[in-house]
Amino acid sequence: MFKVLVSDPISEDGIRALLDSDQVQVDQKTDLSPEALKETIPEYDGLIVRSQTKVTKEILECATKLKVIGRAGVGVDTIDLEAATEHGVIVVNAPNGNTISTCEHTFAMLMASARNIPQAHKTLTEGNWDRKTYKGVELKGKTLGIVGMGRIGTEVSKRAKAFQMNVIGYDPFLTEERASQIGIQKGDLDKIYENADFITVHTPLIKETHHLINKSAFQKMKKGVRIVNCARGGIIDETALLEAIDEGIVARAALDVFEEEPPTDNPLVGKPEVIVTPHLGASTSEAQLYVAEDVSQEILNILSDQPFQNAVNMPAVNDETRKILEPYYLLSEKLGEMMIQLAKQPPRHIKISYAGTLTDFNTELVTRTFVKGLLSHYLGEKVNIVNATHLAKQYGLSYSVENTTASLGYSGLISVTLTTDEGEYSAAGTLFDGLGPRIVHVNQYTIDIAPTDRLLYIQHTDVPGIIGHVGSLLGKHEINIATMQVGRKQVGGQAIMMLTIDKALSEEVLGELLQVDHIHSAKNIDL
Ligand SMILES: NC(=O)c1ccc[n+]([C@@H]2O[C@H](COP(=O)([O-])OP(=O)(O)OC[C@H]3O[C@@H](n4cnc5c(N)ncnc54)[C@H](O)[C@@H]3O)[C@@H](O)[C@H]2O)c1
Ligand SMILES: O=C(O)[C@H](O)COP(=O)(O)O
Repeated sequence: MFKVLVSDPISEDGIRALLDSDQVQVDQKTDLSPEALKETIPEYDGLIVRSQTKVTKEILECATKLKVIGRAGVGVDTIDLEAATEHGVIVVNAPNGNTISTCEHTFAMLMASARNIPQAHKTLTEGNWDRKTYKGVELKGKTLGIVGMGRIGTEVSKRAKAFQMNVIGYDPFLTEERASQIGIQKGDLDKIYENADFITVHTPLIKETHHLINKSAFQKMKKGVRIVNCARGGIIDETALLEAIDEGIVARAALDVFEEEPPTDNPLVGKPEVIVTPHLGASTSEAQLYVAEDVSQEILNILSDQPFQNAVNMPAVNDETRKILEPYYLLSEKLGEMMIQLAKQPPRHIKISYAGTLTDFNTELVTRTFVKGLLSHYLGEKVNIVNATHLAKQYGLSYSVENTTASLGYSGLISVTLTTDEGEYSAAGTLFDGLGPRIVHVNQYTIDIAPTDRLLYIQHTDVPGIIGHVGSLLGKHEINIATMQVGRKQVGGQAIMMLTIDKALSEEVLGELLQVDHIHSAKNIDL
């Protein structure tokens, strides 16, 4: 039975699939302090959060069983992604469920700031009938600058068009073609600052967007601009915003999010030109239902080893690709396990080449499973496909990946070279239709062997009688040979023998093998 902790308020209907699952026990504890969360987290396989719970490095260090964090929403800036990756925890979010709600909230804020609705409401409820102070502006014919044309920014642009606004969008991924499809102008930040009567930001909060809207940006804006932030506190520099309001550059600001939440002693809150809501963008019944449903399904999938879509620290692979690549995951993991056992020195660099049909796909997960196989032989269960390449770097092991045309006649081929201080080790594997994975090269020798649980790898000189010696010695010790393959580069030269066997050779039997003339090394390989 898996245990999932829900640590922020979330739609009960949305998590129905988890509550009804007989594989999962769900605990809802939405008032845990960071200390209490640290104490309780070791029990849990899954954690569901919104933006209140800060999933810090310290919490992840205590989360010894945790496999997945589900963010019921978009922003994962409240989760230490690097620490989650390091600890092998998959982080999934629900990127689509709250798009419309947040877009509608943005539009509500835009309109409220155009018509001074909160300020006018307040005055009237205080007993004053003031029609002069709260004269507003129309949206029609005005220019809206949208910084960040992703899901929410795009939805906002559609609504702005319906209000007959001119829209200038800026996003590093916005092409002319897409801009014209949506019916907006593609611009840059300066064009927005110069022309916009309203500006709304819809980027994530990342290093590049921290204080993106700063003092120098405000200096370039039109006097009387109205600015909306329903994305993340910190995209707009709050100190610079305050100054820009005092200087008369910004006429109104509408903020749903703050650099510190909840905002304590924030001079923007309570300022007459500023309207505020307490991070309500995604707070609708619909959005909360959708994000909770999406994230619950992802968690169920992950806990039951099924495909999932919205991991933020794993590459996305669609179902069709996954079906094609899945057999290669097993092959690459076995290749990794085999190669670390063949290498006599710690590897410094891994070079992985993909050829044939594999070059048509995103093979990052195949690479990760190779690295996982390689590391897990010594690091055990702490390695998984989330943290494998991260851990490799920590151990000073670099890797490079390339696609090549050298498929050697196989439909899909994975070739790997490990560089160590004393030399290189190489191997290649493929899938044979109906026969499954096969290792087809080891250290430049051509062979054909299934990567089963137990292999014996022998290096010898190619002379008559070796196979008979090995066969009778293993027979004498009641070690059954399932298959045997030999590979040589030239007659009478160096050769290898690979056997699939039913039980590993003891040290004594390995010692006896090494007494056989022309056998230079013999090694059990445990896959
Ligand atoms: N207030 C709320 O309750 C609420 C709800 C949902 C989402 N959000 C926030 O809204 C933001 C947008 O969400 P989304 O679902 O549209 O995300 P998204 O990923 O679909 O879009 C973000 C866009 O920002 C763009 N971008 C990144 N850096 C940029 C830069 N320097 N300049 C311009 N564009 C840049 C990206 O290319 C991307 O297209 C996120 O910060 C999210 O956390 C807030
Ligand atoms: O990034 C998001 O999805 C929003 O900021 C919503 O956050 P919330 O789930 O805490 O409302």
